Amino acid sequence: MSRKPLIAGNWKMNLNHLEAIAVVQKLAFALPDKYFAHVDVTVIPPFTDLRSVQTAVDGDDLKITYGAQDLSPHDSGAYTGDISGAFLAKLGCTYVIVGHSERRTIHGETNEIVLAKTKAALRHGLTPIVCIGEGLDIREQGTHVEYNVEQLRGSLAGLTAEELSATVIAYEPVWAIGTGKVATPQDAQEVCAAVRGTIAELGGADVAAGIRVLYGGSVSSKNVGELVAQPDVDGGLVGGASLKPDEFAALSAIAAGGPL
Ligand SMILES: O=C[C@H](O)COP(=O)(O)O
Repeated sequence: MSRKPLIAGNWKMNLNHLEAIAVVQKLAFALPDKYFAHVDVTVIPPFTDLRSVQTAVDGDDLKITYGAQDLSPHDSGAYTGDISGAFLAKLGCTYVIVGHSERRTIHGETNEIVLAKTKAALRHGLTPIVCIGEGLDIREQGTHVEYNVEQLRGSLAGLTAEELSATVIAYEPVWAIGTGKVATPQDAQEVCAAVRGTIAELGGADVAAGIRVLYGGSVSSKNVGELVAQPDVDGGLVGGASLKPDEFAALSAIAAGGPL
């Protein structure tokens, strides 16, 4: 089965809503519509930008989609500061990131919380981008494959085959995030293949063949070509490079297969 690559730009806590509009417009200008037959491109801004991004995308009928960086495991109620998946769906979000290593580390999110958020996303028709990844200590011990498989199993426990097929998985080695130290294509392939193998065990061969597995960690226009050329790497979760529209457009075009 051929899987269309997905390039997701996680802006993290960068760009206010006015800057967001400018970045989306520049990105759309730099990445003509014809590329979207070959790659899905999404931006994942802070919550406060989403309404402005929606207006920019709808107003100009852009092919870029957008999503959020987190959501509540609950649908509504007394959860001060949290954002419901229902609100994100109403704003036209396609994706929501769950379990990013910055949330697992800084906010203490466990696999159980990540699973609850994944279920919340699915309840509201959002595509969860479920993140896993090992720290440098695990990589140096050489137990990174087992570590990632366990994190994946914990983050997806009990999901049906149908639910699994509606998710995206992102492998992001923590030591490669924001450091400029990109994993080698072989490193990325090793874990992404193990992810697909685990999905096959959880949901069957067809689900595994269709699910998109992304690599994240210092992805740029210089390395994305080699990464997406790996058989089990279906795109990138991009941080820093997604803040520069020309660079993000260039790497998305490479993921689409090159200049059209
Ligand atoms: O979600 C994105 C990642 O954490 C990667 O960030 P980076 O591309 O700045 O290394």
